[in-house]
Amino acid sequence: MDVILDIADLSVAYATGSGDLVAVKDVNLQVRRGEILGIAGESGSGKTTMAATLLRLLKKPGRVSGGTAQFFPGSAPEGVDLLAITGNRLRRLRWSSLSYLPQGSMNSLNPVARIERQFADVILEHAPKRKAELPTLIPRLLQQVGLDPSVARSYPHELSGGMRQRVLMAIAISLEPDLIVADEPTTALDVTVQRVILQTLADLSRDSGVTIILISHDMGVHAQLADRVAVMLDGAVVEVGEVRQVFHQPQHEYTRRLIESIPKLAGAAVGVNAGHPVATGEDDR
Ligand SMILES: Nc1ncnc2c1ncn2[C@@H]1O[C@H](COP(=O)(O)OP(=O)(O)OP(=O)(O)O)[C@@H](O)[C@H]1O
Repeated sequence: MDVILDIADLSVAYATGSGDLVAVKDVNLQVRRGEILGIAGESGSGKTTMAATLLRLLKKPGRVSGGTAQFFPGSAPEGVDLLAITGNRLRRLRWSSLSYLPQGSMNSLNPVARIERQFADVILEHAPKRKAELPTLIPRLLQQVGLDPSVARSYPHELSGGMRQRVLMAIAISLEPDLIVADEPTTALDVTVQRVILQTLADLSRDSGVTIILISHDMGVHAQLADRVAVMLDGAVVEVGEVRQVFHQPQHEYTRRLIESIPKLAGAAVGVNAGHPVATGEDDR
């Protein structure tokens, strides 16, 4: 099995007035190269804390209280511990090996900069040699996520939520990362737009082979997109498995409850199938 990220005994705590709150507890999780791994769990289960920790975006009073996250990108096949690297090594990994897809809310983009500027900022900071390529690279990236190249000249407020989410996807893939951590990438969008965005994410993963850690409280999102899913409860991973197996034979009572909470569309059964719409009941993979 080709593992791109090996999370071992990871614990993260927040210091509070009444002692430490352990938000991630002894997590052991292996992410396979090329897969979409869903991380499920209700609000407060520790999903965002784990994502922020892996991306090295964890803020005080949070701190890693134990564990490692060994990352094996193409540029460093011998592996690096994401939790231990600092400075230039960390900067070099950001975007070009490990990238982040946030929610498409207004504050994920700079409101006073045109979209092309936002691409240029990321690309030039991490791959300055690619400056000459920008005029062709930006339109190509926009087209890859289903946007017209003219979007490059827009400001974020001129775009719909779905278009902003596509822009964020294009920025996330701009330096051909090995791994993208997507934290609730469709939460702010209405259901129809969500589906189209998830399909675009599935297409990107299939076409480029990028590995995706997909964080969502919504089991319907995992049913549509994930290859495997890990379920978090109170900071611990209580179940992990192939998405179909988890949906059809959940091992944990909590997983069963999460599955039951998915709204059924027009009475149809939820179709569990990476890259295929929810509620089709079809299985054509
Ligand atoms: N800055 C903080 N200070 C103290 N406790 C925090 C802080 N941030 C998060 N927590 C706590 O850590 C636990 C995990 O929160 P986290 O946000 O990681 O969960 P989540 O599953 O991502 O939920 P959500 O989807 O609501 O963000 C919760 O108990 C939360 O209250």
